[in-house]
Amino acid sequence: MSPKTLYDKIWDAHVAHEADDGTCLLYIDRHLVHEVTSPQAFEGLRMAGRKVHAPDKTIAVPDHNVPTTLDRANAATMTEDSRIQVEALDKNAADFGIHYYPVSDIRQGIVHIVGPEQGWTLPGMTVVCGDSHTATHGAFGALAHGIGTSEVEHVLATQTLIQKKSKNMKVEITGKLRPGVTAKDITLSVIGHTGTAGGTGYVIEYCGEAIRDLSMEGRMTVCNMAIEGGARAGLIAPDEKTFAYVMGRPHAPKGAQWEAALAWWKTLYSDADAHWDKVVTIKGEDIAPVVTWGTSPEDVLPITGKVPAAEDFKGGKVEAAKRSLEYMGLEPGTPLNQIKIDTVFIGSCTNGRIEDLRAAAEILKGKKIAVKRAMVVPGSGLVRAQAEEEGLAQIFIDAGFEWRLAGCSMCLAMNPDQLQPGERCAATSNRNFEGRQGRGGRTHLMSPAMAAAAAVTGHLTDVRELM
Ligand SMILES: CC(C)[C@H](C(=O)O)[C@@H](O)C(=O)O
Ligand code: SF4
Repeated sequence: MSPKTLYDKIWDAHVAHEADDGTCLLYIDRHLVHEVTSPQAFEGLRMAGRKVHAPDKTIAVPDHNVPTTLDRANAATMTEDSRIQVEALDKNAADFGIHYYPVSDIRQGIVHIVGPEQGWTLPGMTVVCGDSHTATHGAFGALAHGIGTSEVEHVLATQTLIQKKSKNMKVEITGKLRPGVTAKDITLSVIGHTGTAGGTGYVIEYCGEAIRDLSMEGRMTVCNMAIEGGARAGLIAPDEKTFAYVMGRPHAPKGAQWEAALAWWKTLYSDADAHWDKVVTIKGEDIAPVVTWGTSPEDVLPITGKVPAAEDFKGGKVEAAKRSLEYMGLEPGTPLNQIKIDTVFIGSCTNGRIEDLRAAAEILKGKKIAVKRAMVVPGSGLVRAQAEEEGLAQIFIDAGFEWRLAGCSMCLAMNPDQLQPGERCAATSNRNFEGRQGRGGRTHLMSPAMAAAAAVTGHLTDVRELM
């Protein structure tokens, strides 16, 4: 048998039909659904008089539009558009009999945090969602990617997806990370290195000692941003850490089924002599705590750096950098750690898990914020409950942070949590596009520890100075 990558193995195990031109029909194991990209898909089913093909494999949760304030049970806190979308999901979940975590359920949260938490996401699966950050689930050694609304309808109706195979790309992070360097610094640094188009046409497998050393939370952070590097999906081979995380979760297999699943999961790795179409290798020790300065996730620099000048770039990037600097209100040559911050946002499907809150609380312990506003938005109700139990919530509150309910929140301006024009934010999310967090808002992406450091100093800060 010819050697295969992990991606090849999962792909081959899910192809139901292959056409002459290589177009395949893939079987889908898990379909995650949120309120933004599903209303038309359900409407399509309704009009055609069809059912959801596999309601037991379809899991829905509202996350993008939901307010995160404690009074959110009061529908008046939602805009009309948001309310319509969330109510539509309530109704669609009930009408079509799919698994559902409504706003009132403690398990509600960001779809990419809820899936793994509830044991829906398992190694070797195909996982799709009408959402680009579905790549997050690749941390389990699942083939997971975003799909469009018409594809959401196709998967609801048939539990299959029409796909062409991507190429194989390996991103290896060798050796150990230095103190203060986290999964977020890895994933941002990779995009800084390859650019936002570096992964176009590929599925990335992240590997190497630094990746193995990461917790499951950290691995999810890395895979989450595969899409920002242009890749179709990102994944990491499952290992003992993966199996330990999955074991005992509500929807993980049990007993004999667990044993059978485990036997298969242990075959899910890239063969030593598998073929890679592209390989990127980065030394773990070369990665620093980083921040973004511009309006693309590839605009990444170590915190010890300076704001670049447009002339530092080549080709089309010169104009893009000029525009970015203008939008961001930054002067070339300014040391990054002198950039003043108005707001700090800790949360999102990139960094809204318990380990992220622990890392931020570690820096904040006994300190006060020096920014206008700061909020922590746990990725799920269960993350929130655990953080309260561990005393993290109190650390955030004592420091001056708002302690919110779960949702996408200020990651994107689809709910009341938004930046004002010109407001500058240290954010743990994954996109820094113009207007992403609110019209005219300015976003600097970084790790939770770095965001906490910015919160206590009032400017972008090298977290290593506070450690
Ligand atoms: C709203 C949704 C379709 C979108 C996505 O696909 O990623 C959002 O989650 C985002 O992060 O921009
Ligand atoms: S937290 Fe942000 S990136 Fe993640 S799904 Fe929500 S809006 Fe998209």
